[in-house]
Amino acid sequence: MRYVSTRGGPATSSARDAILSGTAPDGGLWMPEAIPQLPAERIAELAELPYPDLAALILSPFIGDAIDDQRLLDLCIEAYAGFDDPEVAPLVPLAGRHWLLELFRGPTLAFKDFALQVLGRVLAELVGERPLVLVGATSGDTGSAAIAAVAGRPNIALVMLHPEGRVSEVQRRQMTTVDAPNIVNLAVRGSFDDCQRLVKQLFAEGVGDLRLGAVNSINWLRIAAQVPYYFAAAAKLNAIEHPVAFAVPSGNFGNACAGYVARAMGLPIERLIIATNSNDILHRAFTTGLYERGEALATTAPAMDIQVASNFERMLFVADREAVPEQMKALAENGRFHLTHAQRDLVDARFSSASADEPAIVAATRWANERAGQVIDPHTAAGLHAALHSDLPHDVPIVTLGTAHPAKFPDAVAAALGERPPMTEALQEMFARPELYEVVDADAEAIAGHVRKLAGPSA
Ligand SMILES: N[C@@H](CCOP(=O)(O)O)C(=O)O
Repeated sequence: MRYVSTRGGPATSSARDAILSGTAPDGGLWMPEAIPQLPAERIAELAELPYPDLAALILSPFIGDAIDDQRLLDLCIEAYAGFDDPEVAPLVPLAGRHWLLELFRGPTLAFKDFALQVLGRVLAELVGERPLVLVGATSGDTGSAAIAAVAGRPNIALVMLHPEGRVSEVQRRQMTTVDAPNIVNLAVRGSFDDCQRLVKQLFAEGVGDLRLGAVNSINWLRIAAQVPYYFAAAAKLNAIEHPVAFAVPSGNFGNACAGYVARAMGLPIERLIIATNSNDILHRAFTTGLYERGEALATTAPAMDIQVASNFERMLFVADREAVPEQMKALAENGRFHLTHAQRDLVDARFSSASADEPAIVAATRWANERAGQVIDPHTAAGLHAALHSDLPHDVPIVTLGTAHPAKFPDAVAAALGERPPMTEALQEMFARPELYEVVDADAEAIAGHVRKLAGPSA
């Protein structure tokens, strides 16, 4: 499997180099040259497979000969051993045609663990002698999941940027209370979009001779390792006979992109319903064809407080690759671009969208509690809002992706339900530990200084 850049540059990459690198040399994102197919009869059998086996089966063609299949299976078994449910991704009925896929059973209580627990192990496997410095941006959940995945790993270091004051207290502490010599947390005076821009700038300009790598869904393995749970849920609902839809809380569009890849691999997904919060750039783009950056608003679903959804570039590429370089240039220069006809056709064929403002998030949280006895977090509630307002025929089951545990957002849940969700034991212990982080300006040189410092005297 070779990887190509979304910006059309001539360089191609092996799976190994794509996984170990940040962006492609032309600033684009790596994409597999072709999406592998899974025949219908294999998909039907997946319902019987343990989750790690299913994950290894889906990941294998994307990883190619970088890691042999038996070793990949071992890594997946290890990666999901720490999840607190034997099913790893339990599928829970809500009411009527609505289902909840609980993707928050991993060590940091968010869906990011699915890919990052694998990515951390794969990076350790591939890194070799030359140290790798990972640089990441988080609006709340990726940060702790990446830290949990790489803390203490030899030859790998991580600098994680989060927007100061714009993640929940639990999310921040999950990052900043990890005391490991290879981890640095920086609270950036700015938004998540500033953090992500800085990360991409460092990848583009480099930091001396350092070997930089990505933990965000910029990294293709992050997308690939989120594909298996779509297969797991759809196989349980017998999607081969009755296609299902997924409602996907969306920020950086990585989760939705994984759903698209599952569909492209042959999974009968009727529709991917994209849910945004009030940061509705994707919903606007899907309904008007104009992708236009606005001001990032702070909401009760902070992980989705994103204006520039990195992985949307991958969708644009799939639909009309020639248009992408100009569109990305226009976005950088003017903050906007129009989708081409081919891109709009792809969006219309595969996706629908809805935006959940704060009252809608509260209403969906209450619906889940009153109708199904479930306590859900505000991101999941945004997804459920979109599911409940879908115009799909009534016999199409809709699976809402439960992207985070409610205990990560106790204030928002209490505001909706009048009661704080119980803290897990691990979170309680975390509150007793000191926090380690520095506050920095949204300035690439300042961040590069921290990257050099972490990398050590030879950097
Ligand atoms: N919502 C994310 C933002 C980063 O997304 P990623 O999937 O590209 O890592 C977060 O919680 O940090």
